Amino acid sequence: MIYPTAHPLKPARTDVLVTTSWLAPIVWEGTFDPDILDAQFRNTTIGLTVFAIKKYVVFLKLFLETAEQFFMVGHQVNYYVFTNRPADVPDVPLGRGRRVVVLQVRSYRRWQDVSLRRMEVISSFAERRFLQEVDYLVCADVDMKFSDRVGAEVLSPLFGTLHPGFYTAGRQAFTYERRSASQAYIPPDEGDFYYTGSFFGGSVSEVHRLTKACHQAMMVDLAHGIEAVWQDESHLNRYLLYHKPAKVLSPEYMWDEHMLGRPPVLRKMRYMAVPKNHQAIRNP
Ligand SMILES: CC(=O)N[C@H]1[C@@H](OP(=O)(O)OP(=O)(O)OC[C@H]2O[C@@H](n3ccc(=O)[nH]c3=O)[C@H](O)[C@@H]2O)O[C@H](CO)[C@H](O)[C@@H]1O
Ligand SMILES: [Mn+2]
Repeated sequence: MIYPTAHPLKPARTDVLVTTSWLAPIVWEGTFDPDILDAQFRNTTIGLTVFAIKKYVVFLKLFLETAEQFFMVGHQVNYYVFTNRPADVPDVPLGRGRRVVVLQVRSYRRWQDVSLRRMEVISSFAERRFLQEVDYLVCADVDMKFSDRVGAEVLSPLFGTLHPGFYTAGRQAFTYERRSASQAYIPPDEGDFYYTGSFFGGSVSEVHRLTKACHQAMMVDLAHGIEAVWQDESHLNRYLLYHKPAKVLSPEYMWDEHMLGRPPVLRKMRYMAVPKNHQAIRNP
């Protein structure tokens, strides 16, 4: 393979932080060579979990079509679509080595419960089948589209993604759970980043540990009559504070153009929010 050599005195990017204080890479365009990474992760199978409960089935078509164009192209991919409406899962033409697995699950009345119960479902399916079927899991929101490469550069034992609304903010502005009665509590003087609940992943065993721990913490909260301010996202943030991720994805991997425009620091927009009417889509 032929590629330009890196120079120790020439940083790939000087306008953004490219490593965390625990020396995990922060993945930005310009900091990696896609060809080297694709070769390194050859023969890897990736599971992409996505929930489409109730009206959210309408997002599946664009999600899957754009994933076919941009998500782990050249690798083996299993899409795990969790839904209570299997008949509404669209037929999307798939490339070689890629398949859709439809898994029927129950729905919940409140959107908060739909969102937070994802942790329980992922942890239980991780044990039951993902461990046997894939090497890595990527857990994603469905109200999104892929619009540029999301590839092997994200793969690591455990990764989280910087929430696009908070990557310029300081710790005190992060919307962590601040009530000490909750298992998601983060004290005011702690915290690295604010991670989005919409995109995280890692090896199957690490994602299993994460989702199981978050689900158990949410059940303790439930027994105490408390729900974390941002549900599963709050618990994910607490987990990643005390289990530092091996890679951190830049907001290129979770962007909202309608809310945040196109700042120059963002050379690529890879995975983007599809605008939605919250009231209309979340309620029956
Ligand atoms: C900008 C903002 O406020 N973002 C928060 C909001 O994200 P979002 O507004 O992105 O949440 P969302 O409505 O996308 O729900 C999360 C995911 O749950 C699934 N789903 C949800 C409802 C439903 O009826 N059917 C269904 O399938 C679906 O995969 C969806 O993508 O809420 C999340 C869950 O707490 C996080 O806290 C986010 O930070
Ligand atoms: Mn979403």
